[in-house]
Amino acid sequence: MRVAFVGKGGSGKTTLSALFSRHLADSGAPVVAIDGDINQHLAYALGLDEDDAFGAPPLSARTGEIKDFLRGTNPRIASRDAMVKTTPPGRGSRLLRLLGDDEIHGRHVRGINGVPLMVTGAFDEGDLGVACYHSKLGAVELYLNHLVDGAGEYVVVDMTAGADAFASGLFTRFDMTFLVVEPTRKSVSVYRQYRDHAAEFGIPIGVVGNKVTGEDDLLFLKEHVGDDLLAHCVQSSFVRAQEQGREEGELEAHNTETLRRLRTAVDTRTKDWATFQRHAVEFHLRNASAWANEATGQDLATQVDPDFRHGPGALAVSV
Ligand SMILES: Nc1ncnc2c1ncn2[C@@H]1O[C@H](COP(=O)(O)OS(=O)(=O)O)[C@@H](OP(=O)(O)O)[C@H]1O
Ligand SMILES: Nc1ncnc2c1ncn2[C@@H]1O[C@H](COP(=O)(O)OP(=O)(O)O)[C@@H](O)[C@H]1O
Repeated sequence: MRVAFVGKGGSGKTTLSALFSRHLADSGAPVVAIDGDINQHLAYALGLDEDDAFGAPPLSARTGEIKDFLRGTNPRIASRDAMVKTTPPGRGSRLLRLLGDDEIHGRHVRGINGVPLMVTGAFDEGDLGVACYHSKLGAVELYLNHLVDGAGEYVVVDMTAGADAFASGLFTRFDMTFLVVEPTRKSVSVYRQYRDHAAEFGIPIGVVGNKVTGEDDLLFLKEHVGDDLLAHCVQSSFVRAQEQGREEGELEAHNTETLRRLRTAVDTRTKDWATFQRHAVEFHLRNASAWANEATGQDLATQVDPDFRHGPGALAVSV
C-alpha cells in the first residue's frame, strides 16, 4: 500500500512520515520511506545525525538510468529519452517488488534506524530558474508506476502539497493520502485546495490534525475539516526533544494511537489495479498533449499498451 503525507510546509508532514514509517517498521512490516519534500529532512527526522550524509544517491540524480531499467524490453518505449515520468508500464517493462533485489532498491535505499529510505534530492541552486521541483519527483512517479506492492507492504512518501503534486499524475499513485493540517486558517485552506483536486479524481484522502494543544484546537479542526478528520496528533514533547537532539522518553500514548488509526485507515483500503493503471494512462495522455509530445518530438500516446494488466499477475511475467 502506498501512503503520501502532504500539507502546508511546517505542518508536520516530515515528522509524521517519520513516525508512521517507524511505527510500521517496528511492527515488522516491509516499508520503504521516500523523501519527496522540497526540504529534504526525512533522513534526519528518522534519526540520521545532522553531521552525517545520507550515503546513497538521490533518485533524481539517476532518472535516466532508472528509465532505462524500468523500460526493460518494452517495445513501445524506444529509448530513455522517449520515456517521460508519466510513461506507464506495458508488456516488457520491468516491474518492481517492494525492497526487491533490483538496481533501484539496491542503489538508492539506505536504512536509517531500521527504516529503508530513498530520497529524491535537494532543489539546489543549479535548479533555480531552470527547473521546477516536480522534475525531481519524476523518478518517484516512475518507481510508483512500476511497483507491485501488496497488502501488508508499505511505501510512505513525504511530499509537498503545492502545485508540484498536480503537475503530473503523482497524486493519483497512492492508496491513501494523509493531509497534515494544523489548527490554523492557512493550513485549512491548503487542505481545501488539495481535497478539491483529489475529489475530482476520486483520490482517497484523510486529514490528520497536528500540533493540537487543547480543546479549542480540536474544535477548530472539527469545524473546518468535518468528517475528513481521521485522527490528530497532540503537541509532542517527544518530537521536540528529538528536534533538540535528545533521545528521551516515548511518543505520547495519544500520538501512538493516532499512528495505529492511520495504519488501520490504510489497511482497510483494497487495491484496485485497474483504476490505478487507468489513471496512469489518463495522466500520461494529458501530459503527452500538454507538453511531452513536443518535448520528445514523438507521439507518446503510442506508449500505452492496451493489453497490459497491472498488478501481481503482471509481476509474475515481468522480465
Ligand atoms: N506538467 C508540465 N507542464 C509543462 N512542462 C512540464 C511539465 N512537466 C515537465 N515539464 C517540462 O518537461 C521537461 C522534462 O520534464 P521532467 O524532467 O520533469 O520529466 S520527464 O521528462 O518526464 O522525465 C522539463 O523541461 P526542461 O526543464 O526544459 O527540460 C519540464 O520542465
Ligand atoms: N506533533 C508535534 N509536536 C511537536 N512538534 C512538532 C509536531 N509535529 C511537527 N513538529 C515540529 O514542527 C516543525 C515542522 O515539522 P516538519 O515535520 O518539518 O514539517 P513539514 O515537513 O510539514 O514542513 C518541526 O520542528 C517539527 O519538529
